[in-house]
Amino acid sequence: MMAEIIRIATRTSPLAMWQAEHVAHRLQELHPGLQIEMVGMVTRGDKILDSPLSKIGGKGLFVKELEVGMLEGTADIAVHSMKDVPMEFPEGLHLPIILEREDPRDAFVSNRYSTLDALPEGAIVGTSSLRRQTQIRARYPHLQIRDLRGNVNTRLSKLDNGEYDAIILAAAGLIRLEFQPRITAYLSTEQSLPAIGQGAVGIECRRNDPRVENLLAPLRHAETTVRVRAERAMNQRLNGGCQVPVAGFAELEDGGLRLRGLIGFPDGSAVYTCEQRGCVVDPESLGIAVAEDLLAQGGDKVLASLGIHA
Ligand SMILES: NCc1[nH]cc(CCC(=O)O)c1CC(=O)O
Repeated sequence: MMAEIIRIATRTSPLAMWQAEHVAHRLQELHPGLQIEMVGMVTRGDKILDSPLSKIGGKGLFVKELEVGMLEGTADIAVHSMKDVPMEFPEGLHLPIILEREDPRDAFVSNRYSTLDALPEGAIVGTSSLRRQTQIRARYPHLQIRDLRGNVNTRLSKLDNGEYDAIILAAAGLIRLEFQPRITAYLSTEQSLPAIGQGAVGIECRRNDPRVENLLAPLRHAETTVRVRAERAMNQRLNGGCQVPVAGFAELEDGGLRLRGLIGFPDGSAVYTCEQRGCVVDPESLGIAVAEDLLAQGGDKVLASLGIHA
């Protein structure tokens, strides 16, 4: 009998490779006889490095090529950072598995200053995310935001070259790549509400492929799944993608679910926040309720200013 095989499509950035290899190791532990193959792919998001993410546009910048691979049968599954996964999947694909979340917070990295609060007037902070930019501008109007692209390693080199006084990245990516010692300070979720899905990894595969889904099933983390579902429902109602300054973070609390959401103008002139509690059996309703509240407060004007219809 031929050994069973599973092929994992992955981007070739160090973080994507780490995540794909993490899934490979977990699968190998669960299924010792399984043969696992990595299929490296380059996405449009990896190629376009010279313009801000928020200006490139197009949903699923980092996932499209992997999806084509699965549909054409050159790969069976794709491992994604949930933060980068669009709401809609192509016909024939879905994302049934979300793994346990890593630290969801943003991290402050600087070679000269200890925290965001310690940065002097005019200091340059690097980030490529409208979400981080919006929250920093609102709270620290004396700082300058400058765009920062590239994979985690590139971003750290740009800081070390002296192009920035500090940079903000997801703690999860730094921790996974063993750069935890470079984290100068963790931003609290009050200081910087994380991105939808930040710190969580998901696995996309073909629908109607029970062989593969059975292999993956033990990797599913129930708590992370319910939290990310609430966050993504909120984001979907807000038409959020990486072009929209939206943050959302759900936690389990006393057996229920608490979701905090945020939307604001990228210049920091107004930021709207909302916190609500709901039931773990229906995370989508909670997400939609928070989104509706944010829209009513003024989030609709944020979207309109970006040319997006709520
Ligand atoms: N947009 C790129 C991206 N996608 C996922 C992560 C970090 C890992 C995660 O959130 O799971 C990063 C880098 C960053 O924001 O610093």
